[in-house]
Amino acid sequence: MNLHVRYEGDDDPDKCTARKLARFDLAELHRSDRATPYGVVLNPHAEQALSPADREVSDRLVALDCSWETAGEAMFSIDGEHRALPFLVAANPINYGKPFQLTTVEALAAGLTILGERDRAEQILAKFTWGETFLEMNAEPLRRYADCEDSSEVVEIQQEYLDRE
Ligand SMILES: C[S@@+](CC[C@H](N)C(=O)[O-])C[C@H]1O[C@@H](n2cnc3c(N)ncnc32)[C@H](O)[C@@H]1O
Repeated sequence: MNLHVRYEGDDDPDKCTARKLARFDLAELHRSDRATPYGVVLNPHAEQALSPADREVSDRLVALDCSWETAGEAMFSIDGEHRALPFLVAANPINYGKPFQLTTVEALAAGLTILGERDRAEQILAKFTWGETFLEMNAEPLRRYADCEDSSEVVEIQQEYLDRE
């Protein structure tokens, strides 16, 4: 999967995980919706959950890097096939332990893992001190989601984790 980020630039640039990925040529940043290529868009408001079946949809994985304060539904106006990530917890220091609220690099790494590209997920997370912790904390759900056929199976497994919360 090619990694793309619609970069809004309204968050602290020093802590921005997308900017760091771009510095290492691990993702491409785009400064407008029009400039952002069509692909599978990681959108926490999307109705459909990401699943391994999305490998057939596009070879581009797109995230929107903006502040969580501005990340309302209307902000996700990028053209593409929008998908939500299933239950996973953040390992970054700002939202540590919180479900669903992932940084851009965590979201892209989760997407890559679910889509069968675990090595690439490890490669992008390796740039962050807490990167490996994300994979450790979510090892079981990520493995199970990556084994699913489609989005309805992913949602079924996610429910088990939500019931435990
Ligand atoms: C709101 S931005 C915050 C980025 C933060 N400033 C950083 O430096 O990483 C995180 C992005 O990751 C993706 N993302 C995070 N959690 C997600 C989820 N539960 N489902 C789908 N996408 C998610 C979305 O594209 C979202 O806009």
